[in-house]
Amino acid sequence: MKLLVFGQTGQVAREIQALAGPGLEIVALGRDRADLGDPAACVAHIAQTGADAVINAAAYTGVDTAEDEETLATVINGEAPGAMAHAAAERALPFLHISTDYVFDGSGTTPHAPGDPVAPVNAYGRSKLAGEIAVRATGGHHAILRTSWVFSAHGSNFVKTMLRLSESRDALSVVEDQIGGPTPAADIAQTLVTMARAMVGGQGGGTYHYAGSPATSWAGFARETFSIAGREVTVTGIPSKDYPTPARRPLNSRLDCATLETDFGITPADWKAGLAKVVPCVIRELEKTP
Ligand SMILES: NC(=O)C1=CN([C@@H]2O[C@H](COP(=O)(O)OP(=O)(O)OC[C@H]3O[C@@H](n4cnc5c(N)ncnc54)[C@H](OP(=O)(O)O)[C@@H]3O)[C@@H](O)[C@H]2O)C=CC1
Ligand SMILES: Cc1cn([C@H]2C[C@H](O)[C@@H](COP(=O)(O)OP(=O)(O)O[C@H]3O[C@@H](C)C(=O)[C@@H](O)[C@H]3O)O2)c(=O)[nH]c1=O
Ligand SMILES: [Mg+2]
Repeated sequence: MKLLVFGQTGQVAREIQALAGPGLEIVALGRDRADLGDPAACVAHIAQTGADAVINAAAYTGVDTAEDEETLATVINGEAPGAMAHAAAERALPFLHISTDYVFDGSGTTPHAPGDPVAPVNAYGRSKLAGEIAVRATGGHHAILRTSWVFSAHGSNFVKTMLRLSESRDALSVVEDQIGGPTPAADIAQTLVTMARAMVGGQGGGTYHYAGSPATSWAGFARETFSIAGREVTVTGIPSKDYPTPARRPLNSRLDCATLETDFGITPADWKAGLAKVVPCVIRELEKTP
């Protein structure tokens, strides 16, 4: 199988490229070749590709900066995926797109199913919802995979932020009332490739959820990070109102992943196992960058 991937440097894009090998060819396009701010440029790549399926792993992911750049975020996260999905549909290529828990308003305490009502509470969430709607509207063979709280050895993520802060602090206040599933980028990459294979074979399609298990809070995620790192950092759990940010975040980010198992046989993995692999890599990377 040959996959055309938008995104090269991002957490998930890097992990998809790491899966390349016998039976799996990956062509990953970075911003230099395909700028999602220019949807027509992305379409041109799909029109010419010899790939069997297309994955969009690029996005505007700055949750707080999106509050001031919603127009740009909406082009990148909304228009560009829509244009890609349209081009893929015209060539009858399966199109796989990644979305987020932040399309939900975060009410309730039970996991959100894929069909539950969406109502984003911030600009990033609205821009990602625009992408979902545009991809679905093409009517092509597509999958939208919503995930949450992504971490990996590379790129910026919460694990790296916590480990960097712990270099100069032995106590941190971290929100404890936002609950979700931390998800290793490597597991998302594997999931997407499995889905792509099935879709190339004519199976599956629609909106799915995939998040690490079990659900925790950001404070719980931070504590597990420091425990694995062997660092004694006191994490004090605080309510969201005590950690003001430009963008509001949903409180309930739990995702119900059952239909992914039904359609593709994929079950959510324990994020702590993924974290144990990632933490030493992040520590090494931080040691290299003063
Ligand atoms: N990070 C998270 O916690 C979560 C992410 N998601 C979704 O998962 C997907 C992958 O996210 P993740 O791997 O974490 O992303 P990252 O933030 O790690 O990387 C974003 C990627 O998008 C690229 N990109 C941004 N703007 C453009 C542009 N205008 N043109 C081309 N490329 C661009 C970046 O390239 P460059 O290096 O050049 O900037 C980078 O490769 C996204 O759809 C995201 O919305 C969903 C839930 C949680
Ligand atoms: C650094 C820090 C953050 N926080 C809080 C702020 C916030 O509520 C929470 C997480 O902060 P972050 O900025 O890392 O997370 P954020 O950028 O909101 O992460 C989101 O990214 C997008 C792309 C997604 O799609 C989501 O699934 C989610 O992963 O932790 C603290 O409470 N204390 C701290 O010291
Ligand atoms: Mg962030």
